[in-house]
Amino acid sequence: MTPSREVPGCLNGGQFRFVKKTLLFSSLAVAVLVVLRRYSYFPETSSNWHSRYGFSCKANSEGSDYFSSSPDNVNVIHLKRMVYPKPETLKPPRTNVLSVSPWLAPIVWEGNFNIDILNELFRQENVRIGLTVFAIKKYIRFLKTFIETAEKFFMVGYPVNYYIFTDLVSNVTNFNMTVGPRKQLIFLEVPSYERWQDVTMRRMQMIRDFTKQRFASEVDYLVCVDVDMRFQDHVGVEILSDVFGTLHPAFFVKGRDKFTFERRPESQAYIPEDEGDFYYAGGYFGGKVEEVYKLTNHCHHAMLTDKANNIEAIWHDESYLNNYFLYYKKPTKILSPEYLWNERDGTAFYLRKRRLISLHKNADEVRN
Ligand SMILES: CC(=O)N[C@H]1[C@@H](OP(=O)(O)OP(=O)(O)OC[C@H]2O[C@@H](n3ccc(=O)[nH]c3=O)[C@H](O)[C@@H]2O)O[C@H](CO)[C@H](O)[C@@H]1O
Ligand SMILES: [Mn+2]
Repeated sequence: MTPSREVPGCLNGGQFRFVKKTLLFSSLAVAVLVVLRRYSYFPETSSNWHSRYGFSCKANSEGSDYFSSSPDNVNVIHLKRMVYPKPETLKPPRTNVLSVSPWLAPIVWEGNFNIDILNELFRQENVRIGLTVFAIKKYIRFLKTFIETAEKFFMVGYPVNYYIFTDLVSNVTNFNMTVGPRKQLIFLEVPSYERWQDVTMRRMQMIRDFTKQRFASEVDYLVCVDVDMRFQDHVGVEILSDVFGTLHPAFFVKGRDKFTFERRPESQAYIPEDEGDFYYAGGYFGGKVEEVYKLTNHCHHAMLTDKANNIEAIWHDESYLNNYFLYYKKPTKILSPEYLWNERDGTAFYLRKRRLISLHKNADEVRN
């Protein structure tokens, strides 16, 4: 028997075979992964998300399929030289407000972002934004102010499609509203409902349907808001993220016991007393088109299920939205009440800006 020779730094026969097998196995595993990826067996990372929802259109960012492009084709972003104050690790710019959620979603407050950096990042991506708003029946009266103030403050300098859902297009086109360059007013005629609760809830279905029909090929992000509003300060790309929600101005300092979540377990919107992160407003959410599709589709189905069971959540679409943000998809960005404040609420020490104001209205009159 020949004693095995151990040469320092070299492999013996057994070790060599082991290394050979390991290398062979790893190469095979990598090859299998590449093939699976190529043919989108990982739906959540596939850029061709539309096909999963039964419709097809072009994904919005070119060259995003990193794995099928050679490194030379990858869209490389090159930011211009910018001079700005260094972020101070031990000196947060805002100390009297929560700036990040427990799942690490930023909460957007004036002072905790640098709009120049964000503009540089988003301009490189050539983002196109859709703003959806419903002006049905008497709510048409709010539209002119809404659009005029949006023109001054909403996504200034970016291409924006205003998607105006209305039951009578001829009633709103004679408003004679004009918009600036790269802005477009697009009127979408949709059915009206007798009950105001149905009008507000059906927005989920209509946004979902139009996302499929046209938004997906026209814009990258959607921002979905109420019409009884007035912009009065900057609202820009700092709000954009995969999916965002907004802290309801009436609840953000309150405890869970005060949140007006749906409390009946029979409803699809049910949230028990000891759960809930924030109370989000029904009138201000958005995100990438793909995420808004998922959100509106989910909420619409939840409403239909409840309807079939003869139950309607206490705050309609807002209750279903809160359930979605708690259990299905936590927002990746959260807008502070700067982004949704009530006309009659004055101001507060932590509010450096009041960007979008919910107008006071005679609800009984305007809804009937
Ligand atoms: C600021 C905010 O978070 N508002 C939410 C809140 O009440 P609001 O009292 O703000 O609801 P609302 O009366 O403004 O109705 C919601 C929206 O539906 C549209 N509309 C409604 C009725 C109608 O006849 N015509 C019409 O166009 C319109 O765009 C309106 O802004 O709770 C509602 C559900 O109860 C919705 O979740 C709202 O988004
Ligand atoms: Mn409203």
